[in-house]
Amino acid sequence: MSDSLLNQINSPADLKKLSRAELHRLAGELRQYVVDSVSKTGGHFSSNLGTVELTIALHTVFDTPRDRIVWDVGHQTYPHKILTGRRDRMHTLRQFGGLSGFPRRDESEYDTFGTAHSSTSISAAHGMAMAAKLKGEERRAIAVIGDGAMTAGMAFEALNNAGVAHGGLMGDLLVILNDNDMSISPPVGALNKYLTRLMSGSLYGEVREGAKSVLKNTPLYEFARRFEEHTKGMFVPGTIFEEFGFNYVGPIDGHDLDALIPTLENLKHKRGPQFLHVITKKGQGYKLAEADPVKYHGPTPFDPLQGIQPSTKPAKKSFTQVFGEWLCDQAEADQKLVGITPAMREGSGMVEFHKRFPTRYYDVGIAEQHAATFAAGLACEGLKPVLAIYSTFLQRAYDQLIHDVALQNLDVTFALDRAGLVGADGATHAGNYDIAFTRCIPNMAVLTPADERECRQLLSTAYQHPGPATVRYPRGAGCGADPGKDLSVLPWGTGELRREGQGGVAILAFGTLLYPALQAAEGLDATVANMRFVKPLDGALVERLARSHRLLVTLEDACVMGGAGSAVLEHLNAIGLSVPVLQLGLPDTFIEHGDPALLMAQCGLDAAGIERSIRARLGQPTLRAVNGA
Ligand SMILES: Cc1ncc(C[n+]2csc(CCOP(=O)(O)OP(=O)(O)O)c2C)c(N)n1
Ligand SMILES: CC(=O)[C@@H](O)[C@H](O)COP(=O)(O)O
Ligand SMILES: [Mg+2]
Repeated sequence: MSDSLLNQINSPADLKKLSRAELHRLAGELRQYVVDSVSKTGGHFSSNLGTVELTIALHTVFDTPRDRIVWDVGHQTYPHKILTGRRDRMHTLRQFGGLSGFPRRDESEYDTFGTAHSSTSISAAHGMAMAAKLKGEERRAIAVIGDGAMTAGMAFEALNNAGVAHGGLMGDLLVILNDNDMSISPPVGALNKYLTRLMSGSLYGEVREGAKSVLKNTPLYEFARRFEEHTKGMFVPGTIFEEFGFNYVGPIDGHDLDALIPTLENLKHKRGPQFLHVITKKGQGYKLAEADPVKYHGPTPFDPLQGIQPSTKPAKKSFTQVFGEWLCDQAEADQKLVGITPAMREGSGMVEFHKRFPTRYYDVGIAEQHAATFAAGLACEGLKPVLAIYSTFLQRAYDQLIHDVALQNLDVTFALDRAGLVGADGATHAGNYDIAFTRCIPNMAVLTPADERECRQLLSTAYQHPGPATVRYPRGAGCGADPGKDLSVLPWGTGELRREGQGGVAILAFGTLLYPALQAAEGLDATVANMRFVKPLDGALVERLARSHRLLVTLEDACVMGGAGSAVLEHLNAIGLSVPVLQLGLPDTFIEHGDPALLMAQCGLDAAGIERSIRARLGQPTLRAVNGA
């Protein structure tokens, strides 16, 4: 399109040449571009529709990348990517070798801080602002944080630190609260209630209307000054953010460039910690997403004219669904069960549980640390908490896992979803470390189901075990094993032999890689054990296999370092058995985003790769080489 404004924007410098009327037009084009590209690639949708105007305003007013914008989570940065020279690569978003779905320092100089786990922006921007002071550089740091991300303790730790002077210095930090009254699901907690009170009432609406008419006749700078005084003085006399030492401005309409630009111009000239509260709508401009921002939070590709349609193909049940059904059945059977999620109701499969057991359901907000210690408190009183949490987000609660749960041997079941590689979200969301970081904790049991049926059985087993236990399972579906409906348990700490081979090799599989292992075993005539437990490890089975095979191969969809294979080696060492062990798992590197099957194959963790590695270890040619392929 020759008259497209968006096509002329190759960096923020181009924005600065546009008139206000052109910026308005650009916002429409940018929004349409987001709809067109994300509906093709899939990705975070509704949050990005909500940040179109804010992104334009920020890059128009501030001198980026010299002024640092730190986006919290970063799932709302597609407009930012499009305006900072990456428009033509949006079709590669979240695909192997393509643009990341989150900000990355190695992707663009405009991505000042790598994110994807929430609530880090204020800390990072505060660090940047203080660094500017210490280095004598004149620039601003801006943290853009959502109302959901604002619920995390880390955000308040940062406010607490940033709102006071250090060594006589205060950073020129601007925190922008992008308040759309939504997390992934509807927001929870007292902070949300407070923010709702801040923005409620007719006065906010009057400001929006008033702003537009005043602006027509007032020089921009003067307008911004008056606007700020107006909002501060009349509507929000003493906000919590002011108590933290910030100069609070707002709330203002985050879709109104005529309010955003002069307000930011004004704030740009202010020193010290500033706080701007903007109100936006998740899904803004795409009616279906406005009506159902949850459904449109992170969709797979869809037809933008039709919206997301129900799938016509019969889908395999995901591990998440297996967990959700088990949770309801177990809760039906045991009144003591309490289900907890740190802001991941949909992703963790707890929608039905919430509906059926509202008083035993807790969404604690983005607060993984609190979730773990809250579970510990419940367990102290004899209740049976089940904390559903993505493996990657449990990293946030490591001290709580040790100090509050395991040290007191409290009966908490951790349902660890998204274990192993997750695909499009990439390295930030990969659950590669949980085996290594949980198995070293005394009292903690670590269970690795191989398929959907075993997932249900091991959830019951962990739940009945009177102590802390994690059950880890991957994103998506497994081999399709019917999970059944019973709540039976498996014998504690025991694996099973799934194939007895004569090839002298025994594969000890932990988790869903059992199935590619069984395939690989065919060509090698290998023995295959489904180990089920990393801890307690089935030492007797390990010993038996070690005594009867010339090579043991451990296999896990988790980091090799410190993982299940290491547990096997430690056991062999402890009993004084020396046998060659090949440890297969994820390498000591961060794995990029991309199709999970492709990534697993690249790591040598598909059936062909497993067979190849074993043959290489045995000094045998691979079939490929034999066939001359
Ligand atoms: C530590 C952590 N926990 C959970 C998540 C998952 N998560 C990603 S976005 C999001 C909601 C964030 O809400 P908000 O900041 O208000 O942004 P919005 O989606 O409304 O634009 C959650 C819970 C995460 N990224 N990081
Ligand atoms: C940004 C974020 O953390 C979530 O939106 C995440 O992308 C969800 O991942 P799943 O699609 O695996 O639930
Ligand atoms: Mg929000």
